[in-house]
Amino acid sequence: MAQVTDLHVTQNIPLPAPALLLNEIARSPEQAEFMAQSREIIRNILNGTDPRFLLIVGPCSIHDTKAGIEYAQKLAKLAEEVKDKVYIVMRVYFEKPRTTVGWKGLIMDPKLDGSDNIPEGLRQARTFLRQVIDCGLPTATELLDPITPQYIADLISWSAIGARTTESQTHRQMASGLSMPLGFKNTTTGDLIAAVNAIKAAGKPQTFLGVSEQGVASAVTTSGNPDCHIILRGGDKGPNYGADDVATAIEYLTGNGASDAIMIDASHANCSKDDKKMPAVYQEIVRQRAAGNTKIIGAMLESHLVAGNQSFPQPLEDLTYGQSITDKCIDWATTETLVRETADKL
Ligand SMILES: O=C[C@H](O)[C@H](O)COP(=O)(O)O
Ligand SMILES: C=C(OP(=O)(O)O)C(=O)O
Repeated sequence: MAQVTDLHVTQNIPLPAPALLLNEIARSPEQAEFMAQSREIIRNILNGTDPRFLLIVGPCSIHDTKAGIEYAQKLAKLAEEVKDKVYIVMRVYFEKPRTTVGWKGLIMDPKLDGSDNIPEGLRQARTFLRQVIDCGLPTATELLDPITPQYIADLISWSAIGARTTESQTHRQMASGLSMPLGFKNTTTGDLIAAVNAIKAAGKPQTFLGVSEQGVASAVTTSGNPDCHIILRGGDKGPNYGADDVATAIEYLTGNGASDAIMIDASHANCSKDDKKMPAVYQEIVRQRAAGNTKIIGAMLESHLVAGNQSFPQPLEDLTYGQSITDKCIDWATTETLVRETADKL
């Protein structure tokens, strides 16, 4: 008989059922309470009842959990300092969408050597999230693989659907069932329409193919996620953080019946992926908000201990500690200055 299956599959390793991992690396009642509270605060910021500025800040990706925790400890202190004006949520990004190919994040390849030990990656991700929460910080991540949320979503305060997947029905369906507030990026071309359609689709009930906590393939039905908003991240045609772009976005969102709460990413195409340009972009976002545009509910910054990024792959022993192996980040000193400035201005 002709071979008609697995022509291109070279390996298929069963994963532990989500319930097993949730039991092995369990959330404590205190952690569950913290997650519920942090999500409620973010919902209130989105609907305008909490006047604080929501700042999603942290490394482009977590590749070294030791440096990640050092970062979290510093950020927790800063968050405490500005908590009356700015609600800080740490970027804890474990899944990287690639334009073509590249390292796909700690969950996919936790050993950074191409061995793609996903069960180990899921364990490290849960363990790390719990450590960040225990520092007193809410958590933010991009959810990319539709099975991943079953393993980590209970420890996530806010999540993003990235520019490359906002148009994907699979991701909109997944978002409709997620328990946390969530932002959809505009597409890499800069179009807002896909994000607006995504907010509408994710807000509706959906039925789709998923995996249960027991690891069983399932037909999942959701009630819709009402806490979705847009993230302006610039695109191929240029940045979209300026006052005119924001006004256009508000008009477009309201005209199309989507939430007009806007988060703006100071990284990615809004700063041409240049960490040296990121502070000025961020300061302009804060300037607009301080000038009275409360539709701008928050911003995103890619920040790490050390500025810039380093090429990867390279021998692990040659990696610079605390520096990104994906997109360029601003360094810790710049982060502190920008965050303190935000609290002063708002
Ligand atoms: O935020 C990270 C990157 O911008 C995203 O993963 C795409 O990266 P790439 O274009 O280097 O693949
Ligand atoms: C990949 C990211 O962003 P975007 O989807 O905007 O490229 C990210 O924030 O890590």
